[in-house]
Amino acid sequence: MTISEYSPPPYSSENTEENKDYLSHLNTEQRNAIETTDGPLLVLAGAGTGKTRVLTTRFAHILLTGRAKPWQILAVTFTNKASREMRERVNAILGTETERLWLGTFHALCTRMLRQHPECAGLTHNFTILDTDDQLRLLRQVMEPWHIDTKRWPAPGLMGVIQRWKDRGLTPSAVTDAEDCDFAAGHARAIYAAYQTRLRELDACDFGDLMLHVTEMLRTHPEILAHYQRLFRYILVDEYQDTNTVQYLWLRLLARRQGEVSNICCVGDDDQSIYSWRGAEIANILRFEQDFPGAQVVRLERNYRSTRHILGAAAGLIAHNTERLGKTLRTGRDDNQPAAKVVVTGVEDSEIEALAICTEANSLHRQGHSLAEMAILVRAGFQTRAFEERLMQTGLPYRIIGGTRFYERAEIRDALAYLRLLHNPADNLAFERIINVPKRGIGPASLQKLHTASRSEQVPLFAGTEMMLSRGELKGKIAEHLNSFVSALLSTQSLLQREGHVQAAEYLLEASGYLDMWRNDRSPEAPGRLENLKELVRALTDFGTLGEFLEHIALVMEHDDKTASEAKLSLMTLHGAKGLEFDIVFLPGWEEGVFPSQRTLDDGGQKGLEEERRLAYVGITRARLHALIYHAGRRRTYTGWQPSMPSRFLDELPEEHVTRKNDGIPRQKSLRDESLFSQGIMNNGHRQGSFSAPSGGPSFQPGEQVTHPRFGNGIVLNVEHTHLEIVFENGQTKRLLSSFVKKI
Ligand SMILES: Nc1ncnc2c1ncn2[C@@H]1O[C@H](COP(=O)(O)OP(=O)(O)OP(=O)(O)O)[C@@H](O)[C@H]1O
Ligand SMILES: [Mg+2]
Repeated sequence: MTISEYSPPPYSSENTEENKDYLSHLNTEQRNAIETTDGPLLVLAGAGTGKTRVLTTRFAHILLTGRAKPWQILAVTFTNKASREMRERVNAILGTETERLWLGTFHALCTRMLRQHPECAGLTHNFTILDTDDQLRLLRQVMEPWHIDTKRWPAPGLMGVIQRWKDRGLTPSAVTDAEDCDFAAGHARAIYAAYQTRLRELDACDFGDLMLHVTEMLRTHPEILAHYQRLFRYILVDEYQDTNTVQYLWLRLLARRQGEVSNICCVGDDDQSIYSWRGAEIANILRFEQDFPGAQVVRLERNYRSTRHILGAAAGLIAHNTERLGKTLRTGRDDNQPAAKVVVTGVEDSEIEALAICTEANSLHRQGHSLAEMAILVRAGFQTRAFEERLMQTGLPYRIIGGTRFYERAEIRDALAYLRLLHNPADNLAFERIINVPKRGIGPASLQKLHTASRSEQVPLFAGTEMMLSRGELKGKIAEHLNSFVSALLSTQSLLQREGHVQAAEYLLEASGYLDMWRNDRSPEAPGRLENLKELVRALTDFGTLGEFLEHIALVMEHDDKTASEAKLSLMTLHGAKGLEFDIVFLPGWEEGVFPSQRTLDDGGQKGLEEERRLAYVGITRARLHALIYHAGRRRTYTGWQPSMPSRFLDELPEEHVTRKNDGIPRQKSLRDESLFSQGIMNNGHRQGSFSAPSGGPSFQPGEQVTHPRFGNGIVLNVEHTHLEIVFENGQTKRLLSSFVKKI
C-alpha cells in the first residue's frame, strides 16, 4: 500500500472558503482524506481515528463545494444507528435538514432500488420482506418433499447455507456442483431453487435477496445500471473491511464507469473485520487499489476516542494476530489527563459477575456518569439474560440493542402480520400466522382446504378464502368466523384509503378481534401486551404510509435499533457495538469457551482465533475512559454449573496498561494448566469450558473409535499435542481439542 502525499483539492470555489469551519477541527491527514474528493480513495486506519467522522465531513464538503446535489451521493453505513448518526452529523454541518439522501445500510439502499424496479426481480411494488421466522417457516414447507432428515440437517442450518450463497452473490443457477455441499443429503441447491421460486410466488423476498436481486438487476439491465452510475457522482462506504462479496460486487458495479474515474471513498480497519462468518471478505480491502486504478490510500494514526491505557491494552492484544496490515495508533487526546488502566476482574461465578457489573454501573452512575454512556458488551446473545435480570432487580434502566426486544414479541409480530396482510393481501405467510389468532376454529385441516382451493385457482390464500365463502363452500362456525375476518380486512382497506394508515391499523386490530383476545386474557403479561400494541400504533404515526412503516420494521428487525429518550445503559453483543463509543465499557465473560467461543476452539484453526481477537480489540476500543473486563470461575449452563478458565486474551494484555483484581477466585499467570481445570474434569467428566488438554489425560491413537458431544462418533486420523483430527460419520473431518473427545 502506498501512503498518499497531501494533494491540494482539484478546485475550491471562493464562496466555500468561509464555510470551511467544519474542517478546522480536523488534523492534516483527516483534511487530506476529505479534500481529496475526486478519484478512488481508501482510508485505512485503526479504531477511533475518525474514519466515520471523515466520511461524514466529506459528505458535507462535497455538498458545500457544490460538487454534487444531496441525492447524488451514495453513502453506505453498517447499521441503521450509524446511518441515523451520519444523517444528524451531516445536517448539523450543513445547518439544514437534507432530504432524499441515499444514505443507509446496504440493505436499506437496496430495498429502495428494488422498490423502484421490482419487476426486474419478478416482484410487485408491494413486495414483502420476510423476517427470520417467516423465512424458516417457508423453508420448512419447501423442504418437505425432499424428506430431509432434519435432525441431521435442521432447517436453520440449511438457511445458513442459502444465506452464505446469497452473501456471495450466487443465485441457484450460479451455485456450481462443487459448491453444492453434502448438506441436506446433497439437495441444498435444489431446495434453494425451490425456495426462491416460492418466494416469488408469494411476492416476497428475504433479507439476503435484497442485495442479490439488486446486484442481478444491475448486471442484467445496462440501462438501469447506467442510470445509477450517472446519478451517484460520489460513493462513500463505512466499515469497508466487513463487506461481503455481493456487497462488494454491488459497489463495484455502481462505482466503475467505462473510461471514467470513480469517486469512491471507502474507510475501514482490517483489525476490526469481524463478520467473516457472514461472508465478509477482508480481501476486498486489500484489493482496493487493483479494483480502482489510481487509488490513493490515506492512513490516520491519531486516536481521539480512548485513553492511552485503553489504546495500549488494545494494541498489545491485537499484536498477537499475524494476519495484519499493521498500523500505529497514538492517542490524540490530552496526554496529561490522568487515565485509568484497563481493569480485569475475576469473580467466582457468572451470577456474581452480573451482580458485580450492575453494582459498578450503579456506583459510577451515582458519581455522575450518565447511563447512556455505559455499555455491557457480550460475546454471545445468551449472556444477556443474566444481565437483564440483574439490571431489572437493580432498577437500572437499560436497553437491548440488537432488535430482540420490542419487535420480536409475539403480540407485535401478530399485529405486524395483520398489517402486512392489509398492505399486501397476497402475503400468505402473514395470513397463516394470524388466521387462527384469535381462535377462529381454523386447524391444520381447514388451512389445508384453503390452501388446496387457492392453489387450484392460483390465487393467494386470502382471495381463495373470499372465493370459498362466496361459493358457500365453507360451513358453520368456520364460515361465520372467516366471513367476519374477511369483511374486517376489506372494510379496513377502504378505511386505509380514506383515513390513512394509523386509523386503519387501530381499526383492524379491533375489528379482527385481536385486541379483545388480549383484553380477555387473564395472564399477567396481557396488560403489557396491550401496552405494546398501543406503542406499535404510536410508532406508525412516525411514517407517511403503511408501506414505509413495514419496510422500516423489516430493516430494523434484522439490525440494531431502539429509540432513546431516557438515558439507558446499553446491553448488546460485541458485533453490534461496531463503530460505537461509550465512556465506560463492561466486557464480561472473558473465558475460554465463551470468548474465544467454544466453536472457535473446537474448530481449532488460527483464523477463527484471530477473528475472536479482533472482536476483543473492537470491544476494548469502544471505551473512551474505562474498559472493565470480567471473567468468572464457574458459569451456569443448561447442564448446571461448569468451571471455566480465564480467556487467553487476558494474558495477552500488556501489564503496564492493566490492573488485575480478584474478587473470589485465585488467578495465576497460567491457570490453564492449574488445579481448577482438573477439578472440572473430576466433577463433571465433560466440561463446557475448554482449555489445553491436561497432561496425563487419555492418550489417543490414530484409527481409534471416539465420540464427541457435538459431532458424534468418528475415527481418529491424527494426533497432535492438544488436538485430534477426526473423521466423523457424516464424512466431515475436524480438528478438535482432545479433552472433549472420549474413547468408545
Ligand atoms: N480531529 C479530531 N479532533 C477531535 N476529535 C476527533 C477528531 N477526529 C475524530 N474525533 C472524535 O473521535 C471519536 C472517534 O471518531 P470516529 O468514530 O469517527 O472513529 P472511527 O475511526 O470511525 O472509529 P471506529 O473504527 O471505531 O469506527 C469521535 O468521538 C470523533 O468525534
Ligand atoms: Mg467508525
